Amino acid sequence: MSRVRVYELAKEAGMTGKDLADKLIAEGYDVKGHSSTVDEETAEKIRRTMLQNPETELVAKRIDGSQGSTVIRRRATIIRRRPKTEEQETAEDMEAVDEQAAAEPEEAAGSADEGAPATSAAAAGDETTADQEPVPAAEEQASVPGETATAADLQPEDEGEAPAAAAEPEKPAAQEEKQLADQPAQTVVGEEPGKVQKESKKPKKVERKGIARVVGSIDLPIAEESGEEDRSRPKKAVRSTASKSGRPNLAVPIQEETTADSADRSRKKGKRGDDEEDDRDRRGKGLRGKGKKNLKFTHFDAEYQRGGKRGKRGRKADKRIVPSTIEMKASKRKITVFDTISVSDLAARMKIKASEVIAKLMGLGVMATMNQAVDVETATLIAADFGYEIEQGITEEIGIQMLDAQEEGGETRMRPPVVTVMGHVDHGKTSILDAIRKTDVAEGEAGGITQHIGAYHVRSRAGDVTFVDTPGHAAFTEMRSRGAQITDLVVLVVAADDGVMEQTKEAINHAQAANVPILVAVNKIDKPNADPDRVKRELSDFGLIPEDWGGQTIYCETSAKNNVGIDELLENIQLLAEILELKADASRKAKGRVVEAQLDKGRGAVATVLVQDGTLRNGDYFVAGQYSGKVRAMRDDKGRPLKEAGPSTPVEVQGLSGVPQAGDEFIVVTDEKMAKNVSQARLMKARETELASGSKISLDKLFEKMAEGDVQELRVIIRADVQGTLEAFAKAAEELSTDAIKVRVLHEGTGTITDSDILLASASDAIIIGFNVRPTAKIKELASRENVDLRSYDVIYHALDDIRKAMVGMLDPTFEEEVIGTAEIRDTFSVPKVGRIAGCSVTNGVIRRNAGVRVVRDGVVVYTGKISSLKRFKDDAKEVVSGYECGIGVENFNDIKVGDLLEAFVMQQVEAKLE
Ligand SMILES: Nc1nc2c(ncn2[C@@H]2O[C@H](COP(=O)(O)OP(=O)(O)OP(=O)(O)O)[C@@H](O)[C@H]2O)c(=O)[nH]1
Repeated sequence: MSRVRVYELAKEAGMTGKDLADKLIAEGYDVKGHSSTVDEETAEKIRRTMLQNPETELVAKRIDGSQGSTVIRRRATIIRRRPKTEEQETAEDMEAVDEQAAAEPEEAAGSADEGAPATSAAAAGDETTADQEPVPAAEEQASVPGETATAADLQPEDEGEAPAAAAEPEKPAAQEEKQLADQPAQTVVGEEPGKVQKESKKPKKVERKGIARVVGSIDLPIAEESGEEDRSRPKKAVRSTASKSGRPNLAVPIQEETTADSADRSRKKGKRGDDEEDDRDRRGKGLRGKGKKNLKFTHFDAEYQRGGKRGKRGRKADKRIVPSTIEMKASKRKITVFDTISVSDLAARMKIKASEVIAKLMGLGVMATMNQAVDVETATLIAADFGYEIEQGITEEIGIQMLDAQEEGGETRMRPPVVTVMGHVDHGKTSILDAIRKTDVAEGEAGGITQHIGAYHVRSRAGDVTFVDTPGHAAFTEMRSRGAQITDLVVLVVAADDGVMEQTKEAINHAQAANVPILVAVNKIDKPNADPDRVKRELSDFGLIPEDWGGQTIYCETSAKNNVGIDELLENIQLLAEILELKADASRKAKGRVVEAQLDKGRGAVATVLVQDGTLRNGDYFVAGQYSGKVRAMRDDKGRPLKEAGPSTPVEVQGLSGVPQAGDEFIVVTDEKMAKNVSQARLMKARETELASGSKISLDKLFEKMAEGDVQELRVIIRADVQGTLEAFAKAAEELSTDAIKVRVLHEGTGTITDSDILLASASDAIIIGFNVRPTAKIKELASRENVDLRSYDVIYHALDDIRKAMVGMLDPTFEEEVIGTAEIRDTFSVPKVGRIAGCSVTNGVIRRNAGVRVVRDGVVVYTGKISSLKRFKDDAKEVVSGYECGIGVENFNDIKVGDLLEAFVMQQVEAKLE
């Protein structure tokens, strides 16, 4: 193999030999100076990795603290620009098709009249040439619904074209692309073969290696799809350029959304590998089935099928979203990656040693270990060097979005507005809502007793309105923080006698931040000191200029007390709704948002769902956040059973597998299997995310982290029942400091552990130690969400001992306390000879007769002992579960009080951990 001198390479890139040599030495290449030589392969790598785009950035993100896995990501913007080879490949593979579609007419126009605006829509819509760097807005371009079909939008039907392309290996890309571009004759107007070739050859100046195209071998039996397939293929490898094709590239946003989705999945490679062919076939069928209404797609090993009966756009969406994967690079082997793949897995799939992958990564300037995960883009670059191609796998999330996209395109009709009422305390929000409810023409109908389900529907004379019954901006913002925007407009209630107050301003800020239009209700106009004009003046300062003052904000003067102005308010809500053109398609599968959800004793998990689009029906299978289910029963806000619920209807749904969070997306899916798979994938992802954020400090991980050099300081937040304990512990703990690690008390306080303690610990990577204080269930949940190590001790000595052991890597408790249940004392009784008995309701978990018990008063442990008796009515009970009442006696302790909590615990043996 011939060798290349460093200065020759440097010259190619227009830099000095010395500079390059220095860089190479810094990167660990085996060179000594500018006259050193490297072999061709290394030279090529240097060209690709260091000369083409030296500023390539790498972002490392830890995703699995327990294993120290790291996902190496390339910043999306960089990866798009990064290797010119991608561009060339793009041109070679498929991009030129678009370019041709775009550039041809442009060129034709240009030749006739230099500088004249391109008249072709195709040219105007996609005129990026292969030489241009793809602009970040490429995806936006892609989403522009182009009426003009670009070459990529059209599916070539002519099967004779692909073999023809194969027969001419000497000008493969240009020819092939030309063939593809030839198909949609209406797009490539005035096409001149010579020009096409010239145009598409442009980017081929730089020699490619690694991900070079292999031509000359085409799978003839499937050639009918080759045009489409070929064009869609680079979508996975070169996402931004695929976007330029004018087709929405689903893989882009989805892949990003499902980032942490697949550490586990990528390990299930065997199965996926086997499924790969099937997947391809199925997707291929989806493509072929242009006129068919069924689409099959597979994720994990499940297969979903829907009989689609959508409108025109729906079918177009089918065509558009199904990725096609027929091999054109016959010699390349494919590896499906869902989101990330570990270095060792990647190596195994390519049947090479992990060290080879690691070496390649080093060549890219990435230091990685076997267990680290690389993302699809990085894997693509590495795999290409070994003759493999990475294919973006269809995740559950992609599947559900495909389904959603399929459902789009039906006929939309006006739907009732969804309104949130906001305003300062006591300005009359509740009174206005009550007054509106009274106007409900359906109010008098049989069987309705108002239920609080978080939202309700009013059928007023002016029209239907849905009110989200969670007044206040907190709920509104909480929803929004989960990406839920369910409110179409805000009614801002301002008392005419009080004017703009603190919460009024907050409400305005929240509504404006959410881009939700505001309608002002100036309330309490009946009051003698009412001054509506003052309200208008004050609100004008916030941009809410009344219509009669030349602005655009609708103001209504109301008196909720006297029922004045309520009808006008409702009419104006309808008016604003009309302006907003709120529309939905009742014929599609339902989707909406969870407004609130809880665990009901008798009915299990129930959720109030606001149907935003489509119609929800009894028996529908759905996914709600991380949970799935089947609509077993639905009730409206008046408690009446419903069989179906259309757009803007709030309904209480039974039949969920768990309690979702307010703001979670609710979407009907094809069947039970799909619902369960999506839920399972989301739960898994949530767990991964949890693990990913598990890099926070904990006593268990202290030694490991010290060894890694990650910690030099153990920060502690202490909470104790008495001040004395705090002082004693803080002093003793700080004395534990060694040269390797310093123990520092960050914050201390008496009383129970608060949520601000957790947030402080989370933000400053500290652990929390509590003495004789018990965190509430809510605090524990917050701690686990924030991954804060929260430990409770009775005596200082035990806590110090644990810290000391943790510091030397010997923390391996053989017993760990596990809280099994909590009961709240509702009443107390004195039983002769037995003592005081607590009449309790078990609020959590289970209380067992032989368990230990802690009496907790206002978050502070007042006694720790054993349960002496446990009774259900008069009978002894072995255990009593959550939701039931019981009598509990605490051994040697009679000072129980109503409101105290009894926390039952058992000691669990914990496996000793080998450090
Ligand atoms: N005079 C007069 N009083 C009203 C009017 N509307 C409400 N009020 C009174 O104002 C007080 C507060 O009304 P609410 O409807 O509870 O006010 P709110 O904004 O819902 O209050 P919070 O829920 O506490 O935020 C009550 O005593 C109402 O009777 C009105 O139009 N005129």
